[in-house]
Amino acid sequence: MALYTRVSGSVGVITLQNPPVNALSAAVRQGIVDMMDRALSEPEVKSVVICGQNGKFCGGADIKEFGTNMSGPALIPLIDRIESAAKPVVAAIEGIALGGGLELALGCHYRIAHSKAKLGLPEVSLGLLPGAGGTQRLPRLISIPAALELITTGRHVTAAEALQLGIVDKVTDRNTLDEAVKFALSVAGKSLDLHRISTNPCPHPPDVDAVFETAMQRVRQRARGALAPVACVQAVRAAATLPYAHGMERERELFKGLFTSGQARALQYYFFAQRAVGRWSTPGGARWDTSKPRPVRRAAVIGLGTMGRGITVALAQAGLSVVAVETNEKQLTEAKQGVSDMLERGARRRGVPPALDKVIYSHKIQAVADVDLVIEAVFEDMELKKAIFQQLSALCKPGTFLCTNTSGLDIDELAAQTQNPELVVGMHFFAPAHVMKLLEVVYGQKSSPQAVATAMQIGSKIGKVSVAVGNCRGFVGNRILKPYLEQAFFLLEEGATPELVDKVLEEFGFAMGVFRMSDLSGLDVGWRVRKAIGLVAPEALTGPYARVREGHRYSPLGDLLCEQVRFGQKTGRGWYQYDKPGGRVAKPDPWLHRFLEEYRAQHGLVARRIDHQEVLDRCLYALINEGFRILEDGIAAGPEDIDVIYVLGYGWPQHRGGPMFYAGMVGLNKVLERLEHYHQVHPDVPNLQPCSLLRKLVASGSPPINKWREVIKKPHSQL
Ligand SMILES: CCCCCCCCCCCCC[C@H](O)CC(=O)SCCNC(=O)CCNC(=O)[C@H](O)C(C)(C)COP(=O)(O)OP(=O)(O)OC[C@H]1O[C@@H](n2cnc3c(N)ncnc32)[C@H](O)[C@@H]1OP(=O)(O)O
Ligand SMILES: NC(=O)c1ccc[n+]([C@@H]2O[C@H](COP(=O)([O-])OP(=O)(O)OC[C@H]3O[C@@H](n4cnc5c(N)ncnc54)[C@H](O)[C@@H]3O)[C@@H](O)[C@H]2O)c1
Repeated sequence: MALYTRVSGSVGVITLQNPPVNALSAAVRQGIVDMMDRALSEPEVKSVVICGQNGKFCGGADIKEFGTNMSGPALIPLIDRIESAAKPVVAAIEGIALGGGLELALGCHYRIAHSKAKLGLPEVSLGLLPGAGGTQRLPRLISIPAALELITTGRHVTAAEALQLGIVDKVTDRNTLDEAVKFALSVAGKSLDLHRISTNPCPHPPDVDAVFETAMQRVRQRARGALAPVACVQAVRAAATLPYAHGMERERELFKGLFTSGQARALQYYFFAQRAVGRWSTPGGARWDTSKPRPVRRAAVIGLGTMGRGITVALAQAGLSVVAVETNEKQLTEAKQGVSDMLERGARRRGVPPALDKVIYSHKIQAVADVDLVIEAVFEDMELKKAIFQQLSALCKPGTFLCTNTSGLDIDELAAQTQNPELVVGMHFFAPAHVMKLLEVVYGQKSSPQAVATAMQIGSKIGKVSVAVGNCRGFVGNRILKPYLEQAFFLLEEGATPELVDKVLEEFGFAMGVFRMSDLSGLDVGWRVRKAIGLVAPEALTGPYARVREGHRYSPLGDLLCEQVRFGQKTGRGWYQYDKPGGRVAKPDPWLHRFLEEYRAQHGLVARRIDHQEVLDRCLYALINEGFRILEDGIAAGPEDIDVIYVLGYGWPQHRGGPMFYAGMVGLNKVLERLEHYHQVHPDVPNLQPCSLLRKLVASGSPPINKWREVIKKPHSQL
């Protein structure tokens, strides 16, 4: 819908109306067409202003329409009609002008933006390119290199930067509509020749070929296998080399290719999934819209190792006062320096003063007496954590929320150490905690709605995407990781190398293969957990039971490497070798290859040739199968939760939507059939046995992912 009013006698004002972001739905497009006709046909009207309702210009095409039979007027001729109008048209940009919204503004002859507005062409993050002339008009307006950068990254720019780049003509702090009307009055009757962007030539840098080559290399490196960034470069190249009309044809052709690709579907699914996880609920009745968080001004972090430091930085940067406690003096000294360095670097990047004074350090846990919320981040040791929770419960003022950053220990067991288990929740950060966007908020059986809501709110405050998950070993992310890692180990036993497995997973689009990732995060982390749960009995490392635990196949390969103090990057050796402890560049290690050969010989295993498809199938389908179990157990409320966790926390390629979406794309019956096949070949691997929810979904005709919840319909269950 669009509203038409006449202002100051001669300015026709068209207001886009489609809350919450005035997306260009069929009704809005129809409204613009009708209101433009009206403004152009009224002789009293000398100029036109287009603005958006509720302080937002326009969030672009209506993404919800993409999966439907799109009707209504097409956007491209609509924008062309505005540009070719004989009366000046001014875009009054408040809030946002994104995607099709900015393309609409680029069709106007002038653009005035409020100083707080954000502008951008973010289509690339939806697996698309700006398909309503954006790839052809923006380079003509702001130069090829600047347009390439904005279009291939999808970055939003501030009004100030937009002015500097030449995207807008004026920035105002006042009422944008009033300023735009004033401006429209001032330009009425003036020539529009220079203001029809499509009619201007595209300015060429002297080294235009090199510019495109570099841009292409950059996008290929950044987004392995993603189609949209590549198509964005190709479309801008068309602007540089073809007349406008032909450039538009090329833009359309490339857009069509992307629009019908699985990647665009995956990325659009992921866009809505990220928002869906914000509408969380728990079996205990906590809900995003009814559970009220309590304000947190002072927080404490216990344990200033890798995680505690990052968490301290994240909290302080968001303006919270932090009491940072570390009992080891040497660690405390190092942590003070480390946290200050991170705060300073972050502040330099963001152009703000560092929040150094927000952090108070102590080597005594008693310092937490006055805080509103504590996040414990000491070693992954249940007995140690239990002792700390007992202390916290006695020391903290009444009502203090007690949170743990455990990677997977039982939240209820920790809560049971306290006088008020309803105040206990898990806040599982990902390393580095001040950078990674994901936070798993783990509710226990007794966590109160307020405790969950408060942890979720802190997550948002520090810029995380928070996902509420149930309590089980490993929660969602690490629980799914286990069968994936296990298959990777089994593949090594059967003849693969870390290089082969990583290559296949990286070609699939993972930021890092499983072995490079475990070298980065440290092999000792999982080893400690396996030791704690009794999987790493030293006597079990040799003899016939070395590869069996609880009657099932087990690979001690990771344990054997740890016995050799090969913890990964931190020790300079792991699945790969590094030039020094802390080195980053993974190189194949002949020692490791010999070790694998000897290991196979020792256990009577005959290496076979393993093809790429088997690596992919076994790693991914084992992971996906566990995802279905998690859904069945009610640990995750829906497939979106698992997908968001996997993309944000574990490097799953965004353009494949997440593991559960991927399963739907591959076909649930195919996933089931492959799991059945591999389970038949490896009957001693329970993780390959298809889970009953997967069977149920296939039996229900493999419904689309947004209907899975109807099939699950099982109330959340706990451990
Ligand atoms: C054979 C095939 C031929 C193909 C022919 C097809 C022809 C089609 C021609 C099209 C031409 C191309 C046009 C254009 O180039 C394409 C686009 O414009 S794509 C869209 C680009 N825009 C965006 O990517 C913006 C996305 N939105 C955001 O980034 C944010 O939402 C925001 C606008 C910055 C606001 O952020 P917040 O304030 O944090 O709020 P939320 O994010 O929670 O959003 C609130 C609410 O709004 C929903 N929403 C947001 N944007 C859109 C949108 N563009 N369309 C629909 N809905 C949108 C969002 O989902 C939230 O709702 P909820 O999900 O919570 O219900
Ligand atoms: N490292 C990761 O990638 C990662 C990711 C997510 C979660 N976690 C979890 O976060 C927690 C911490 O992991 P980490 O990698 O930061 O460990 P770490 O070994 O780097 O740091 C732990 C710190 O806790 C300190 N500590 C021990 N006992 C203490 C006490 N009583 N009081 C105060 N400080 C004490 C230690 O001195 C050490 O500095 C663990 O539960 C781990 O499972 C780790």
